[in-house]
Amino acid sequence: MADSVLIEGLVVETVVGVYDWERKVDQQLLVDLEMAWDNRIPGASDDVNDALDYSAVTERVVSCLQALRPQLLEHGAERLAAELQEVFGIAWLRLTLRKPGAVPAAQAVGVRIERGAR
Ligand SMILES: Nc1nc2c(c(=O)[nH]1)N=C([C@H](O)[C@@H](O)CO)CN2
Repeated sequence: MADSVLIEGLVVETVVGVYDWERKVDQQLLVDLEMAWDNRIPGASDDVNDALDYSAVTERVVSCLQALRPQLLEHGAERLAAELQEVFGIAWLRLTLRKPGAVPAAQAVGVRIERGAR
């Protein structure tokens, strides 16, 4: 089953970073998510209750990262992936966290993880 639900380019404002100055300001993170889901069921029923509701997932992503205030992107990604898998019953996901502006010469830097099995 290769179906997915996607969230791309989600902007989250939170405290993130390892340096002292970074603990005192909000910065932007960009979140991309691909989440395995059997879309045949909502595809047949036309019922959002059968779907992985990307609006609900988006709210959880924002609240998780704003509560976590991670130092490392790796920590933010790991904890966010675990929370989404547990809360929404997502068997597999690929999560990319980007921090635009962290390295001025780069458009963005970031991490990507995959967790679970399809
Ligand atoms: N692999 C990582 N390297 C670095 C991170 C990170 O989260 N993961 N973070 C920083 C600083 O917070 C940096 O973004 C400040 O500009 C440095 N390296």
